[in-house]
Amino acid sequence: MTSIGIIGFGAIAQYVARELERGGLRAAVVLARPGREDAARAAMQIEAVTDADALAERADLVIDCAGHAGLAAHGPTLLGAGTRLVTLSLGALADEALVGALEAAARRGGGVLQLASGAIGALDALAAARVGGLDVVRYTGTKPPRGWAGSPAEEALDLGALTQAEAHFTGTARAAALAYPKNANVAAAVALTGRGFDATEVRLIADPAATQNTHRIEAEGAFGRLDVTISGHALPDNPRSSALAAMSAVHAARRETEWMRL
Ligand SMILES: NC(=O)C1=CN([C@@H]2O[C@H](COP(=O)(O)OP(=O)(O)OC[C@H]3O[C@@H](n4cnc5c(N)ncnc54)[C@H](O)[C@@H]3O)[C@@H](O)[C@H]2O)C=CC1
Ligand SMILES: O=C([O-])CC(=O)C(=O)O
Repeated sequence: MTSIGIIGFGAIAQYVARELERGGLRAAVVLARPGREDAARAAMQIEAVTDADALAERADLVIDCAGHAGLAAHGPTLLGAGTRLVTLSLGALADEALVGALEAAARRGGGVLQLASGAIGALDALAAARVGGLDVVRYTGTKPPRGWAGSPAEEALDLGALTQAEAHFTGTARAAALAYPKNANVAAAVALTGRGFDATEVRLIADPAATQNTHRIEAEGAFGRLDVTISGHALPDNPRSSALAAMSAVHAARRETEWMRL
């Protein structure tokens, strides 16, 4: 039986723990930052540890729900210990030094980094289209103003006073991923699947009329044209994060335990 660990105990982590249990799997241990063990234990109702070595001893499948800082801090140790690590922190992979450290650890220890699809879909089609060659890949992320709280959008716009949709970022997926660690993981997923971090065009928009988080991928290439939009409900506990992102982490973890995989 697979032993499952979770990094973080925020909105996504708590959803993941609940849904795993509903599906007959159970997370056994949560990794929290030092000093946060009691809060983690109370939130998740499971054993809490504060370092990746202790997590690797107790879990062979770990789901990272702690954002870029969590993957950077614990990913190399876990992969070096042979752990299968599912992550939602795809934007962290815009940092080439971190990618190098993760790859070296995985090759040394036999761990595998599984990228969850997160709040977007259609990545299978984009990956296939890459084979024939992609000329343009564009990602547009739109959220209500409260979905951009705590991000650089607060410096670019007066989020509380918006009367119409406004872009607060236009640039490459690499710049978006590095500047918006809590909000541009989808941009990173699109980049990693399609034309890479530096050739993927990104626009991030705050829309006071929006009630959902909308993610749109437009791509053109030898295959033809793709235009996919997902309008996702936010998680009740965090307006920045879409429910589909949490669902994708559960799906990725369940997939790891199944004999037939889609
Ligand atoms: N791939 C995707 O489509 C998406 C990815 N995300 C990523 O997931 C992350 C988590 O989202 P939420 O649960 O909604 O956020 P949240 O703010 O509710 O929870 C974050 C949790 O991570 C913990 N944490 C932070 N640094 C840590 C570290 N070094 N070690 C251990 N724990 C640490 C915090 O204490 C907290 O429990 C986001 O920051 C974002 O990077 C979020 C939405 C979509
Ligand atoms: O959950 C979402 O809607 C997307 C998100 O925050 C991200 O891309 O990091």
